[in-house]
Formats: sequence, C-alpha cells, structure tokens
Amino acid sequence: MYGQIVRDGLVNVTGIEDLGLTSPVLQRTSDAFFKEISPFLLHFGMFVPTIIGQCTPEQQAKWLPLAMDLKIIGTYAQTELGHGTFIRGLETTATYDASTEQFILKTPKLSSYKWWAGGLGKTANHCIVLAQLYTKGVCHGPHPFIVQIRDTETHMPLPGIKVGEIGPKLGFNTADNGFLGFEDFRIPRENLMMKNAQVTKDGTYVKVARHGKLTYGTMVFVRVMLVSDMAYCLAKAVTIAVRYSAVRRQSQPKPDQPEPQVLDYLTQQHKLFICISTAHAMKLTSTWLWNTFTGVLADMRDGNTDTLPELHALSSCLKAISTSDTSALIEQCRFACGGHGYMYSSNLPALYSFATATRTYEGDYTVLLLQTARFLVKSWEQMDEGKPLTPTLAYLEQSRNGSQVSWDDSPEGIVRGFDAVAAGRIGACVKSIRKHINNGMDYEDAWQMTTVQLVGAAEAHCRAVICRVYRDETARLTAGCSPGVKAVLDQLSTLYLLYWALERTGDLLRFSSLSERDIENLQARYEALLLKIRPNAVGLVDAFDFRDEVLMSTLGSYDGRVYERLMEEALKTPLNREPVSDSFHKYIKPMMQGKL
Ligand SMILES: CCCCCCCCCC/C=C\CCCCCC(=O)SCCNC(=O)CCNC(=O)[C@H](O)C(C)(C)COP(=O)(O)OP(=O)(O)OC[C@H]1O[C@@H](n2cnc3c(N)ncnc32)[C@H](O)[C@@H]1OP(=O)(O)O
Ligand SMILES: Cc1cc2nc3c(=O)[nH]c(=O)nc-3n(C[C@H](O)[C@H](O)[C@H](O)COP(=O)(O)OP(=O)(O)OC[C@H]3O[C@@H](n4cnc5c(N)ncnc54)[C@H](O)[C@@H]3O)c2cc1C
Repeated sequence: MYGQIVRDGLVNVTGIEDLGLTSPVLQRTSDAFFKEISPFLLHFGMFVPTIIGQCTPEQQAKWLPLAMDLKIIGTYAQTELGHGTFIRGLETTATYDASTEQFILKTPKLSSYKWWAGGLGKTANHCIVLAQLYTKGVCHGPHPFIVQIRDTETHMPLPGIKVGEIGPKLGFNTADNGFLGFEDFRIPRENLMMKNAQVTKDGTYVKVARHGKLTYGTMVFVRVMLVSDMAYCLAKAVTIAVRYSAVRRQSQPKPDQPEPQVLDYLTQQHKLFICISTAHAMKLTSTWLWNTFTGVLADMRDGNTDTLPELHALSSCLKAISTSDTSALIEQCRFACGGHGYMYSSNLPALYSFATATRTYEGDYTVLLLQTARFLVKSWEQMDEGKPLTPTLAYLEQSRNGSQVSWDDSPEGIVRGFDAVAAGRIGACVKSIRKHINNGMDYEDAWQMTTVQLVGAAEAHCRAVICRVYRDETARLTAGCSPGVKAVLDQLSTLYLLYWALERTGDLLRFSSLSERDIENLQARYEALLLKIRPNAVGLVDAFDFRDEVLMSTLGSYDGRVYERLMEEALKTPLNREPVSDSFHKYIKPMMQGKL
C-alpha cells in the first residue's frame, strides 16, 4: 500500500517537474493519483513555502534548490501531542550552545513529541521544526528550524531522533502523518531560519522582523490556499452528485408516470444547487483573498506591516468558513446520492474526509474565528475613537448611529442586510464585554464570557465579505459574457444570497426591518430560482471540467454508466477473488457444526 502511494506520488511529482509546471498544478494533478492526498503534499505545501518565507537569501540559496529538485524531502512539524492551537505553549526546545555554535533540540516529555506532520512517518528526511528558542538563558518563543531527521542514503533515523507513523485516521491515510522526538539532537546554528530573527555565533539574539508574528507566515499562506482548495473539493463533490442525480430515477409521484430523475425533486435541487453556487463563491473569494495576500506581502517587502492584521483576520475567518461550509456541503452531496453515496468508489467519502480535516488543521475553526473576532472588536473600538476603518470593515460606519437598516430584497439590498447583521453582532459583542467589565469582570473574563457571540459575529462578518465579493466579482467577470451566460451566473450568485438570507432570518429580523411577508417572498423567489437553474444544472457542473481520472467516481463519470461502474468496482474487491472465503472453512463451518 505505502509503496504504491510513494510510487504514484513520485510519478506525479516528477511528471509535472518534467513538464516544468508549478506546484499548484501539481496539487491538481495529484488528484488523478490520490483520492486523498500525496505523501509529498507537505513538502510542496509547507516545507518549500517556509524556506521561502522564513529563510535569508543565503539560506534559500542552500536549501531551496535541494528541496525543489527533491534531493531532500521535507515536512512541517509544529503541532505536538500536547499543543496544536497554542503555539506559544509548544514544549520542544532549541537551546543554543555557543561553545559549539549549535542548537540542542529536546522534547522534554511525551506531550512535547511532534505529532501529525504529513509525510513525517516514513517519507520525509528533513522537516521544519517549531521550537522554543533559548539562548543565554532567555526564552525567545517559538522559532522555525530546518532539521535533517533521516540519513539521505539509508533513510535511517539519525542518532537522537525518534520518528514513526501515528496510525490510521478518518482520512488522509495516504499522508503517513508522523511523530518525532529529539534526545539532545544537535544542529548547526545556521539551521535556525533567520529571516525574522537571528542568533549570532556568541549567542546574541537579534530580532529582525517588525512584527512579532511573521514566524506564523506559512500558516497564513496555507490558509489562503485552502480557500481555493475547498472550492475545488466542493466542485468535485457537486459534479458527482448532480451527474448521479441526473442518472438516478426513483419513486412515482404521479401514477402511470415513469420514475423521474431525482434531480427533478425540489428537495434535491435545494440540497445541490447551493453547492454549485458555493463552489463559485469560494473560488471568486479565494482569488480576491490571494490578491489581498500578495498586496500585503508587497507592503511588508517595503517594511510596512500595517495591513497584516486585516489579512490575518480575513484569512482566519475565510479558512474557517470555507472549510466548514465545504465539509457540510460535501456531506450534503453524499446524502443526495443515497446508499451509493456511501460507497468509497463514489469518492464522496474521501472528499468529505479531506474537507473535514481541513476544518481542523492549519487552525481550528473556533480558534480562527476568535482571531477574526479579536480584530473586529479592536476595529469597533478604533471606530469609537474616530480612527479610520480598514476597507472590509467600512460597513461598520452605517451602524454608528444605531439606526436599523431598511430591508431591500434586491441582491445589493441583501448584501447590505448581511453588512447590517455583521455590524449588529459585533456591536452586541462589544456591549456584552463592556457589561461584564462594568459588573466587575476583568477584560479576559469578559472576553471569555462573550466568545459564543464572538464566534457568531466573526461568521457574520465572513458571510458579509463572501456575499459582497461574490456579487461584485460576478458582475465584474460577466460584464463581457453573452447574455445567456451572464443570466445563469447571476442566478447562481442570487441563489447564494437568497439561501443565506433564509438561513439567517433571525439575524435579519433583529438587525434590519425584514418582515414575515418579506420572508415569504424570499422563500417563493428561492424556490422559483431552483426551477430556473434545473435545466442548466448538468451543464454547470460539466463546466467545472473534471476529467474522470481526476473525479475518480463511479457515480460521477461523464458517461453516466453508474451501475456498470459500481459493479465493475465491486468485482475488483479482494473478497470477490474466491467464491468461498477460507474463513468459512476455518470459522463458520466449525461453528455451524458446533465445533467452535
Ligand atoms: C502538492 C502542491 C501543494 C501546493 C500548495 C498547496 C497548499 C495548501 C495545501 C494544503 C497543505 C497541507 C495540508 C496539511 C496542512 C496541515 C498543517 C498544519 O496544520 S501546520 C500547524 C497549524 N497550526 C495552527 O494553525 C495553529 C493555530 N494557532 C495559531 O495560529 C495561534 O496560536 C493563535 C493565533 C490561535 C493564537 O496565537 P497567540 O500567540 O496566542 O496569539 P494571540 O491570540 O495572543 O494574538 C497575538 C497577536 O498576534 C496576532 N496574530 C496571531 N496569529 C497571527 C498570524 N498568523 N499572522 C499575523 N498576526 C497574527 C493576533 O492577531 C494578535 O494581534 P493583536 O494586535 O495583539 O490583536
Ligand atoms: C489531517 C491533519 C493533518 C495535520 N497536519 C499537520 C502538519 O502537517 N503539521 C503540523 O504541525 N500539524 C498538523 N496537524 C495538526 C493541526 O494543525 C492541529 O490539530 C490544529 O491546529 C488544531 O490544534 P489541536 O489539535 O491542538 O486542537 P485543540 O486546540 O486542542 O482543539 C481542541 C478543542 O479546544 C478548542 N480550543 C482550543 N483553544 C481554544 C481557545 N483559545 N478558545 C476556545 N476554544 C479553544 C478548539 O476549538 C477545539 O474545540 C494536522 C491535523 C490534522 C487533523
């Protein structure tokens, strides 16, 4: 199994390299080799980006060619058995020894063991290790080190290294996630990645970066990438589910009528068409976020870190919401396919297990929304002090006078409605924190007592951002399209707004003049729109243009031969190699004969 996985991974990697293509393409073509992920994902997804983001030019000149030519294979080992979210609580230490100009790596106890790094179990021979940096008796917090853990000739773990695979998981089972422990393991001083902080030969610590969190830069990059990844995953899942729903015929709503395609049921359209819209919404938002990210990188290259807090807040909430929505909607695609959606050969289980993992790794959902909430509350307080708001929070101004937004059910009106909900929920959080403080709590406790509302406010902010970006980008990108294409894409973006307006009627009743009659109108418009989209549903998923080899699905193949493919896959299963399993003779027959 593992051997086949590595072989496929290398065919994929070297094949793309020979074609001189870049790693995002690699990410996409790896789907033709793996239903889950490549054992080399972390090498290209985090090891290489960290060398680029955390190393000096001299260090990059040494390590980047080796990594890009796969002369070394790396991963990213930050999480430990005892800590994942709380990076400042990581226990692995790197203590500088000036007499030898080395760092001594230690995992002082079991909970300090690195745990989870993808590819660490059996594939990688190097890794980025986040460790508490000690020099001259002072701890300077977690810093990134590049560490060789295996001999590049024999692949044996180096002396002082304990490494292995963590065992089966819900998914990601082609990733050989591993554990790693250090017993007084020495590395050269130069293996501290020194773009943002340095240690001189005599052990003097020199802070280079103007912002204390640039060490966390790789995580911001991956979070930005994951929003695009989620759009891609969801597009695959809904392609499978819509094509299957066009093939599947079931039940007889009208006597003496043939069984209809299940795609003709309004409830099936309700399950699936939001998935098509959301894939588009996430893709357009991810492109917008990427452009924001590259803009902030450019600012930071000019020494300006002022835009980093907003990027951290945006990447945090968009990663949280895109992964959460995608996990839920892929499961909804699985539900829409009945029993066959539960078959591994449908590929929906693997897509779900990937997406639901993404809700956790690279920052847990709750934790990241609270990071966004921290930025929202600080922005509200700055607005109260008359300071300017960042672009994505301009809508807070409308809430300054506290007047209720009048409901307008045009697409732009609904977007403004979501702005009002976000502003209202943030304001309610600020009010709650201030109430608790007035009642004698300190700020930290007042914050903790408001965290349930804060998570909701961050979600509302994120939803408002997605709605606005999706609407604006659709208008911009369809400006030159044919009327037919424009009409269909407008239907999808309007469906997204109507769907979420109906999901958030409570908030809209609270923070806008939405009435019960307005809700009835929204529901009627939503249902009518589902019927309008139905004729184009298969065309819309075909437009995602997934080859069967990439979709890897018995239910979603282009030719629609679902039952034949299900049977073909069933007959391949090892249990069908022999008509009678030897377990019959060993166990069942003796049991039947009372001999067990
Ligand atoms: C094959 C080809 C691939 C091509 C590319 C594909 C890429 C993508 C594909 C997927 C790749 C890999 C798959 C698997 C990956 C999985 C890898 C991992 O999971 S790695 C481990 C990830 N771990 C985490 O994300 C940990 C989450 N925890 C944190 O981020 C932080 O600890 C915390 C933010 C939750 C809390 O940190 P703390 O130090 O306590 O900070 P405070 O809350 O006190 O905030 C202080 C201050 O700092 C600001 N801040 C925090 N984080 C950041 C940041 N990242 N950037 C900028 N600023 C940050 C925060 O806003 C506060 O600011 P104030 O001004 O004080 O408010
Ligand atoms: C498939 C997979 C692959 C991974 N790959 C890697 C890898 O390659 N490299 C790597 O370093 N790591 C990796 N990880 C680890 C991953 O980054 C962590 O699991 C993730 O950051 C969550 O941290 P945790 O496990 O400590 O969860 P915890 O933070 O312990 O979460 C447990 C619960 O506590 C809650 N919680 C925690 N802190 C707070 C708070 N401040 N306020 C409110 N609630 C809180 C959480 O919301 C959650 O409900 C991977 C994980 C998975 C699942």
